[in-house]
Amino acid sequence: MAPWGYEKDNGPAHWHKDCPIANGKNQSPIDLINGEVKYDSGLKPLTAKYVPFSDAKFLNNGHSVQFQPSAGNGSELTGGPLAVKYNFEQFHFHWGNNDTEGSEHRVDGKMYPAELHFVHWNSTNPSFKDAVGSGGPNGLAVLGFFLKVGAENAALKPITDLIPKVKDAGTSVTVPSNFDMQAILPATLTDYYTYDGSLTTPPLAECVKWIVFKQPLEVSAAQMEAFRSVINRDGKPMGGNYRPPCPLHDRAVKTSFK
Ligand SMILES: Cc1ccn(O)c(=O)c1
Ligand SMILES: [Zn+2]
Repeated sequence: MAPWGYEKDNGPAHWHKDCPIANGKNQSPIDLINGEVKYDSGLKPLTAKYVPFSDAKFLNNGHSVQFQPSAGNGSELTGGPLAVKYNFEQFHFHWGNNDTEGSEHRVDGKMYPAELHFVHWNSTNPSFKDAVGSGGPNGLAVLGFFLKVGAENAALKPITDLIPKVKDAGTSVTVPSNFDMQAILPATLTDYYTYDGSLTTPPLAECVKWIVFKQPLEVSAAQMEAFRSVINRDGKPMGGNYRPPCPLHDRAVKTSFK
């Protein structure tokens, strides 16, 4: 099969051929149905501590645009549903070609125009790659933030300003070392959905503790438009780089809020 993508001939409906787990029982994303989630008072607050990176790239990998440090620097995620410390690996985005579509997770069937994923790996593993292959739902912890169009997002501006420089697949730029990743996050990481799931792109490994925040982040219309000029590895606009929701099967979605 041609490398996987989001086009008619290589999109999500084809992925099962190379990745049979695509039809597994713990796949992501899902539709977060408020009538079916369960409040869990045992869920602790989440703590993300992000240290500015001296050497990080912003790149177009053909299916997303991604902030990728060259090495770890002690940036980590703890708390919430997590039993151990998780190391920050990268963040990236999924978006649509218009404001009615773009997010991977949905809330009562509603899609947001985009979704931002902060990817972390279980620090009891030697590397990200080992964590993906570690088996079970505790290999990775991914924070999902919905994006909606509204006020300009000053914290994301240094990143969205770089988008035109990574328009084509395979391009990358160095991110200024004073970029403050912590500023992207809300002051307190409360009110989230959490469930056991998978990567939303091949290899679709079922190794992810998903933590999806109820409160969307805002970006301006201009910032949203910047994403829509990015080209994917098939030479088409990258917008639409989201996987449709997968069946929940017998999983429970817990919430940190009532
Ligand atoms: C590791 C990984 C790979 C793909 N996506 O979309 C994710 O959110 C996380
Ligand atoms: Zn993602």
